[in-house]
Amino acid sequence: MTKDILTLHNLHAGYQPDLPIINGIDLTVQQGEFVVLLGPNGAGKSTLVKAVAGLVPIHSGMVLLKEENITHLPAHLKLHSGMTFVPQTENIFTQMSIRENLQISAQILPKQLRAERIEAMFAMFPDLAKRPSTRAGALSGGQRQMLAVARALITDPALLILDEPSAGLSPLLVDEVFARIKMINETGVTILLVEQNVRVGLQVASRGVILVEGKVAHDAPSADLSGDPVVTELYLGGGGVEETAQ
Ligand SMILES: Nc1ncnc2c1ncn2[C@@H]1O[C@H](COP(=O)(O)OP(=O)(O)OP(=O)(O)O)[C@@H](O)[C@H]1O
Repeated sequence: MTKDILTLHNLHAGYQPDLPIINGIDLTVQQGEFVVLLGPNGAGKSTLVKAVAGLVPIHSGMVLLKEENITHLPAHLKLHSGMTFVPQTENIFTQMSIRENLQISAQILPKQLRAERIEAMFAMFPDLAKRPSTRAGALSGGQRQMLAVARALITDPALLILDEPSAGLSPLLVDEVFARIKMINETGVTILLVEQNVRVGLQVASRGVILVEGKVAHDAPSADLSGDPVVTELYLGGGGVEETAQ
């Protein structure tokens, strides 16, 4: 049986009350799904996930996490309710070691669970486990993103929201980061990912939601979107995913 993890009802949000960016979004993400939010620059992808995470004011509508109304819960309390958000930038403490970064995230857990969860993250991210004392600022772009994701997963969230973890990475690192995110999804974590690159996004996620001007323009399985001539023409430069993938 499917279970709704995240439900958005007619969500309106934006940085200022008189300047709406999100214009009435209805969306449901089910347990175990991997959903990618796509759309042109300025469509409101980042604003939407920030509003869900409690970082952008919600003007009206509702956000439910596992049927609990968390619409106006402050960001730090949303963390406690089972949702974690990895922002695009400034998502690690660069002056601190890998282990210290994880220790800080583990602070919200009961004391007796902290060491166990840190070890679980090292087991999930062997690259980080190899050098726990390395300063986070010395890591490569891809490893930094993995550390940010590990910090978010330490609380064992039901929903992981990622705002463009591929930003600024080379294509090779993008593939590595997404392969790892896919593995995380396969362990049962529900994922909502913002991605600029439609091709890459539809390859990694099982469902795509395309935003245009703060509204849902398309919501369908990734395979359907990549095979849809209208979508490929508008967002993929006329080529389907399979035809043009490198
Ligand atoms: N901090 C902010 N204050 C006010 N307006 C903002 C802020 N950040 C973004 N915006 C505006 O919100 C709109 C949506 O931006 P948003 O970053 O959500 O789009 P996006 O779909 O994520 O685009 P991109 O793919 O370029 O990141 C844009 O018009 C942008 O200028």
